[in-house]
Amino acid sequence: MKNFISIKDIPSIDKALEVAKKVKHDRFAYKDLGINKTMILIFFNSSLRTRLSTQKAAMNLGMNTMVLNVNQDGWKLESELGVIMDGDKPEHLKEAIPVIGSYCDIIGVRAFASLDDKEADYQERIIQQFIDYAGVPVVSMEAATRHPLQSFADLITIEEHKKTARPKVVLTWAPHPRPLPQAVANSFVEWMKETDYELVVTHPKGYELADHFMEGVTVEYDQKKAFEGADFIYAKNWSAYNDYGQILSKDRSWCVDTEKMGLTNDAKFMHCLPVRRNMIVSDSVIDSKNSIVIEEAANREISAQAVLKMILEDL
Ligand SMILES: NCCC[C@H](NC(=O)CCC(=O)O)C(=O)O
Ligand SMILES: NC(=O)OP(=O)(O)O
Repeated sequence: MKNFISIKDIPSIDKALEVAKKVKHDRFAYKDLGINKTMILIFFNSSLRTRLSTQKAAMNLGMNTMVLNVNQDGWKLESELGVIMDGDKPEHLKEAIPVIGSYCDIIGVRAFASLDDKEADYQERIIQQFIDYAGVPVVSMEAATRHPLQSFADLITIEEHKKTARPKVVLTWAPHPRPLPQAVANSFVEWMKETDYELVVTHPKGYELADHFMEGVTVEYDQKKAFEGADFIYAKNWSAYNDYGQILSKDRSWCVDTEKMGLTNDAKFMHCLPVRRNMIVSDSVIDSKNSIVIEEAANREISAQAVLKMILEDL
């Protein structure tokens, strides 16, 4: 595997799950694979899980790791092409990326959507520049339109908890005070579509995700109806795609609560975290025995290690 930007980069879901299982069984069994190899993790945005789990995964494989928080530790980086650089950004990605690439064997990048330039976001202009100029494999640690390490961890978690071959998995929008990217939702849909699961997406009108992610996916605008018989409830806020980056609703009746969970088939509750309690999900649900958010986050180490292992094997 060369880069890891979306589900299209893995050989197959079955193969990825098989690698994840091996890694989880003994995460230190492949310590020789990364010896004298270095991974640099670049963050344009905040992170708790991605930063720690990816660094840990690289260390489990014997790699050295370095972290750069752009905007805090380093120069602000310009990503627009052809601009006159007379503003507050002293360095362009076109120099910064190959320089970073010269110091390492794998680059991880976190660069959220701007939410003001739909075209630039959906063309993945930042991560694409890393792919074009790095000269080494690039791993998305959440880019503008996808968060594949998260979706892979979500898949592992569902596989570990499912009680039937074809569980009903519901992705529900929930309210949030700030406009958030569509990346987690897009990516979750993209990965779930590749499984045999029954997938239903529920959100208020106006929150439709991009057509190319949603092709063939069932949308149910009635949240309670969507929850009926669900085995997994995956909550996430996202801002509007069509009315790009806008908050169209803060309707707290969409918060996942005990009453709605009562409509499900004793569903497990999932969220990628960080989560706003009593906006996205009630305390009673996230603190219940059906909440698997901590295991889900723990599986981020496994998904990252499986991905890095597959990349190292092809270096
Ligand atoms: N990495 C997982 C989620 C990251 C990001 N959430 C956030 O920015 C939440 C911030 C807040 O709650 O203010 C998102 O939705 O894409
Ligand atoms: N779920 C996730 O990616 O968390 P962080 O934003 O803390 O990395």
